[in-house]
Amino acid sequence: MRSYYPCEQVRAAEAPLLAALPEGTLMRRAAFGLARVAAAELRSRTGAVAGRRVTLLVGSGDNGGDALWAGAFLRRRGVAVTALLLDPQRAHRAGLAALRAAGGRAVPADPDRIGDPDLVLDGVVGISGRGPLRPAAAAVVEQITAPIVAVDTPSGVDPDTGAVDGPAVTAAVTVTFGAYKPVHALAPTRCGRVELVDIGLELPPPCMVAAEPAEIGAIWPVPGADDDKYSQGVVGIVAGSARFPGAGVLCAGAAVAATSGMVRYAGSAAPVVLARFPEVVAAPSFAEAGRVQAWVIGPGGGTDHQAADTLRDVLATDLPVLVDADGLTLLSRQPDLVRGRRAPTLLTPHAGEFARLTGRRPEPDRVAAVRALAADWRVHVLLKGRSTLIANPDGHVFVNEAGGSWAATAGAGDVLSGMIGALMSAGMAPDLAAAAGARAHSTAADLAARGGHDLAARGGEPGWAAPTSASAILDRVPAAVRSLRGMAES
Ligand SMILES: NC(=O)C1=CN([C@@H]2O[C@H](COP(=O)(O)OP(=O)(O)OC[C@H]3O[C@@H](n4cnc5c(N)ncnc54)[C@H](O)[C@@H]3O)[C@@H](O)[C@H]2O)[C@H](O)CC1
Ligand SMILES: [K+]
Repeated sequence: MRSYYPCEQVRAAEAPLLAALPEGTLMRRAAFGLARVAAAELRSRTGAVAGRRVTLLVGSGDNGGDALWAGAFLRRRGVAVTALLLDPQRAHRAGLAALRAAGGRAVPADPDRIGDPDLVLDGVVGISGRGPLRPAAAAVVEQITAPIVAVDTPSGVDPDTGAVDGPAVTAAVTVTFGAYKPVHALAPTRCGRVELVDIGLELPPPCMVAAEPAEIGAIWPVPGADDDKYSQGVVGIVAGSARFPGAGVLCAGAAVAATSGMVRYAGSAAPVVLARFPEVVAAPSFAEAGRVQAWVIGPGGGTDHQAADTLRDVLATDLPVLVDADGLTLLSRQPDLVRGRRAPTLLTPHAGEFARLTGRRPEPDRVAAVRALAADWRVHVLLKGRSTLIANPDGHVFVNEAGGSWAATAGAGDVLSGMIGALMSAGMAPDLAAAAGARAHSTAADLAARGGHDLAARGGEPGWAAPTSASAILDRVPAAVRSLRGMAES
């Protein structure tokens, strides 16, 4: 599991070390790791380190200090280093002295003095940064064409929420120190590749965790010697209708693809679902469906009285229930249907459905927003997005950074719900099932976009991708599960 910590927890963890260690030790530890990553970037991008040019953007705090010390370490490897000081009077004194002693240059920041660097280190602000870049820093950053290595966090991006509301750095790499911060999972397009430098922090339980793909692969339910079609979990799907059968096909099909358990479908789209997936056991209504271990309700189900009555009947069971799409719209009108429900309940809203449930959109602090809904309604909540967040009623948050936006296509949510419902019926807790399903879903979307080339299997070299569809994602679910299980085995 990769753990993420809010800035104030990182600062609190730094404090005893700062007090115990000689002045500047922690910063030099961080800067040495930063210089090592920067040198590796130079080598991989330009074929050499010595003789290359690096420009430092230096703010007024310790983030700038990290950059200055890293500049001094790079100087010792023959790199030409120029520091642009955004606030010369307040630049980190010891770092500036170290850079100059190593033969580096330091000048007041000016867009005309960026030079032609091979790499830029963004040491404008780190965990004390709030809001967008200020004008002087923004004027310089917008002129930079070289790849940027962000020091700790990309400046101008909120380190705790990943929110961007003005000029901000877009980094190719972010080198963070001591602990991952939420921004590293919530703003992946701003952070680029994230590298962690250990500086010896002792940390409390994290605010958010990301399950590694191999961990998801290791817990994915597969049939054992004593299993039969019932013992692996039976999931019931209430989705789609005779008029709009598509969501029923995608949701039931995804449940079929995700595990070996049995899938029951209940609804008027039964003939169309069966035509596509004959292994589904279909009934024309919820009342006529057989026994299941978990229900999925909502995708394409409509919001009329009959749909509302079925939602009430499903939630009146003592089974785990996943409510998605139209089911969430109905729930926003009758929250009491889940409040106080004792059986596990998982809601899977996108930002708009979240606003319908709570009366406000989840931005800018999506982690706090999803945690609050889960705690207030005593449910599990999966908030969809490039970085999908999953909160349980006790405040634990999983994050799944999709690595791309290929799943942003009509019907992909129906596929996700079917996958998660199958995992819930196999006995997984709703938040773990949601985290596992979200990871497999984003893996399937990436495979579908790349025509089946598995990046992980091919060592991650870039393969070109193209827009894809929910049906194509559904078709890649088995390959995605194989990829995750393969990582667990390797
Ligand atoms: N303490 C240590 O030994 C280590 C610290 N690490 C690094 O320190 C930074 C955090 O440094 P801090 O001095 O607290 O603040 P910043 O450098 O992040 O910010 C400086 C200063 O910038 C101003 N500011 C705030 N927002 C903006 C903005 N949007 N634009 C411009 N300027 C802004 C504000 O006045 C801040 O005080 C941490 O990130 C690490 O890089 C090492 O990691 C470990 C050792
Ligand atoms: K920074």
